[in-house]
Amino acid sequence: METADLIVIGSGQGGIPLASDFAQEGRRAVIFERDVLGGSCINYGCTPSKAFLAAAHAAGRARHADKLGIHAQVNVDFPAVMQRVRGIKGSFNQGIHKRLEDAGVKIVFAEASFVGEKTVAGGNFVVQAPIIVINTGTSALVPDIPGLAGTPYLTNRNFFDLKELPPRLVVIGGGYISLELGQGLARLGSQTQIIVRGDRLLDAEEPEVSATLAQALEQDGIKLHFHAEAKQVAYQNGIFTATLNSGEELQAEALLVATGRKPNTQALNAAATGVELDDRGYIKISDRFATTGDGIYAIGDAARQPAFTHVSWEDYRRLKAILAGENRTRSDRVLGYAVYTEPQVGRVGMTLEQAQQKGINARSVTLQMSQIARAIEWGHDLGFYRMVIDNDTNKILGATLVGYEAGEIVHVFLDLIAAEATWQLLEQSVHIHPTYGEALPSLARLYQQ
Ligand SMILES: Cc1cc2nc3c(=O)[nH]c(=O)nc-3n(C[C@H](O)[C@H](O)[C@H](O)COP(=O)(O)OP(=O)(O)OC[C@H]3O[C@@H](n4cnc5c(N)ncnc54)[C@H](O)[C@@H]3O)c2cc1C
Ligand SMILES: NC(=O)c1ccc[n+]([C@@H]2O[C@H](COP(=O)([O-])OP(=O)(O)OC[C@H]3O[C@@H](n4cnc5c(N)ncnc54)[C@H](O)[C@@H]3O)[C@@H](O)[C@H]2O)c1
Repeated sequence: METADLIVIGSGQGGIPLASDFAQEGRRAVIFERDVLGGSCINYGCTPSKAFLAAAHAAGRARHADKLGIHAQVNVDFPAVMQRVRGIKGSFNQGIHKRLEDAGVKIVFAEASFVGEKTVAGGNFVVQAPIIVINTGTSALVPDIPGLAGTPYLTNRNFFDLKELPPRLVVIGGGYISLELGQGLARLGSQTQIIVRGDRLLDAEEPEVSATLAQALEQDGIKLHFHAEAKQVAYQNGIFTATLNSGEELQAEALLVATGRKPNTQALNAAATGVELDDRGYIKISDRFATTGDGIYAIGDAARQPAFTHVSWEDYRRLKAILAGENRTRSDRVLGYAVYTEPQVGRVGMTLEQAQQKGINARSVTLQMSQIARAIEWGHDLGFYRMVIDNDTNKILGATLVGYEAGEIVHVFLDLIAAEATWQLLEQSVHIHPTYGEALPSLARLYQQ
């Protein structure tokens, strides 16, 4: 049996830099990957979806340019769009391979599982190490809908293999992947319908976010079916038929299932080494990423952290510091995230409801996009900027931005919150006219009214 200083299971967003750093420091690091290097983000998540959306939103903006007096005819070369997407993810993937090899990490392309104390096996390779880090991520959770299994439905895993634009698309789910990829294909020309279980999209966000996105998707010609569930799926002659609880039948050449994720922990044989899982199969961790197994840590999505690449990557930085003896935790970070629909959603910190639930004397102010000069001039007047403050301390607690490139602009709030700044600091700033950023001090000034 081989020995190492570090074993990483899964080449997710945190595991790769951790293994590289260990190897670069002259320690022996082994990484197991059962699929392709780089995990979901690079191969079937962020990278391909955002490269895909670059094309989709270019088409969408051209189609919506009518209101600017520009009447464009959009010709989508779908094979070229997808070839570019696959090219970008391929180059990122190769970059990771080179990074790990250059650092001297031993890469084992095999599914890993625990076979004993601090011992992991995958393929024919068995290795023991004092530190083991699980970074195995999640996979698409596919609901048990009668007729679905065995059909060529899409998930994020095979979506980016599409060669032809499906003339019609049905999407199941009303969350991130559904909205990003559903709006993307609609903007490229697929007639799109989305099946939403509840009464609104992105139901973890504030209702105004859901309503604004619903309006935007409808402007793209997407039909939204609320309070709807696919009770049955059939596939015949290249056509899917999804039968809803209402009895309505939706037909399309492509069916995208985007109904959430499940942790990749089944193959780990976690019980063999005392690593406990929660009721949904995620790995239980402490505030310092420690599992219940001695010397075994877990980071990223599989540890039920907020499922974002920057979280997994920041987990790596914090875990590395902890392993070096520093007193770090995972819970003291400011969490921001974005949804890359158009308009985008940029979120950071607490909503008003979340702050009030914590007993904070909080208040929020909202500025509509239609009141912002830049948004009117550019014709991106759908959305709003909202900020939450603590009335007792004046500190900024959170922000919700829905608008053009809101995922960029929200970083202003991310940094202000990290700096524990007050709304007065923002109010006193003089931002450049006419920008979207100019609206942020205006938003803060609403507290004076
Ligand atoms: C379509 C889509 C779009 C997304 N867009 C964004 C975005 O824009 N921004 C953002 O921040 N986040 C986005 N995410 C989320 C983001 O991809 C994840 O949060 C991020 O990849 C972190 O994952 P991770 O590091 O936990 O593991 P992952 O990246 O999921 O990697 C886990 C790896 O472990 C491997 N593995 C699993 N089990 C084993 C085993 N037993 N042995 C060996 N290897 C194993 C898997 O094959 C995989 O390669 C998106 C996700 C999806 C699906
Ligand atoms: N921009 C980003 O950062 C980005 C993009 C994509 C994904 N992600 C990450 O990946 C995670 C997973 O995304 P996702 O879209 O798969 O999950 P999600 O949790 O965002 O959405 C799942 C949706 O499916 C619905 N649903 C669940 N079961 C259903 C069923 N049987 N029938 C109909 N609807 C059903 C849920 O109500 C929900 O609307 C996200 O939570 C996010 O953390 C991030």
